[in-house]
Amino acid sequence: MTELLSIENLTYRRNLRTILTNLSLTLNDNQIVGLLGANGAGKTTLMRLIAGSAVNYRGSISINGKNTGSERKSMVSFSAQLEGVNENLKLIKIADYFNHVFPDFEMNDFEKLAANLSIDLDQHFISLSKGNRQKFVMAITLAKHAKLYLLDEPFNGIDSMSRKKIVASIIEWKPEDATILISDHHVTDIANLLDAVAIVKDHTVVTQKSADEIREENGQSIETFYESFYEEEGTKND
Ligand SMILES: Nc1ncnc2c1ncn2[C@@H]1O[C@H](COP(=O)(O)OP(=O)(O)OP(=O)(O)O)[C@@H](O)[C@H]1O
Repeated sequence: MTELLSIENLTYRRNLRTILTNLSLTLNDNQIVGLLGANGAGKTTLMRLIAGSAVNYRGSISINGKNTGSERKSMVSFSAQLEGVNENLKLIKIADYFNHVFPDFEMNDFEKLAANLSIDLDQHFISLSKGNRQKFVMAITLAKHAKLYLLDEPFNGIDSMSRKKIVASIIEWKPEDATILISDHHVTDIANLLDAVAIVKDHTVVTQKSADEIREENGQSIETFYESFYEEEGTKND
């Protein structure tokens, strides 16, 4: 296995608040990793920093040894990249825009993903339900060829059939060697998918373990392992 992402001593403050502190995380290639933590733990912020869309941090973040924001951006496909899109456009127009702007966006792949997820591309973005919005975001994100995919809560607010379809798309479309980081607070949705987990708590990554280590060393399921980090506080992960 080759190291893909390396984060060392990352600290990020915003509006006089420490959001992440002294955070270290290493991801190898060809893995699906769960980034788990309660609401407000800092998962989205960490993804924004990795993707190069949040700046002014201390510490180092590198992907394949490259550490500038623009170098990292070119190797990442982040599910938040649709933020700020003109919501009045039809889905096909948004996909066309991605196809023109990103050389590594594959229109053929997008069309197949959209068909698999039963997305009607003649709809306007603004008219989509929450679940259909998530499916469209997933099709756009997976159609961009990247070393590292950052999927921020892809199962938030969607029904179990749609969830199954999205999981199947992730498995089918993950390029060999690419790594997928999926944030969630409901680990049950994704436990079977995961090769490893990183748990975010108290503004940092408190542990990072492979699924095999959790099963063999801790004798636990991923769900039980994750919950053990939060249960002493009685935190309820919704
Ligand atoms: N611009 C900002 N200024 C100040 N605090 C911020 C800012 N953006 C985020 N935060 C705070 O940083 C913390 C981490 O937020 P973040 O959205 O990264 O968490 P999360 O783990 O993704 O949460 P959720 O699971 O609820 O989406 C939260 O306490 C949030 O209020």
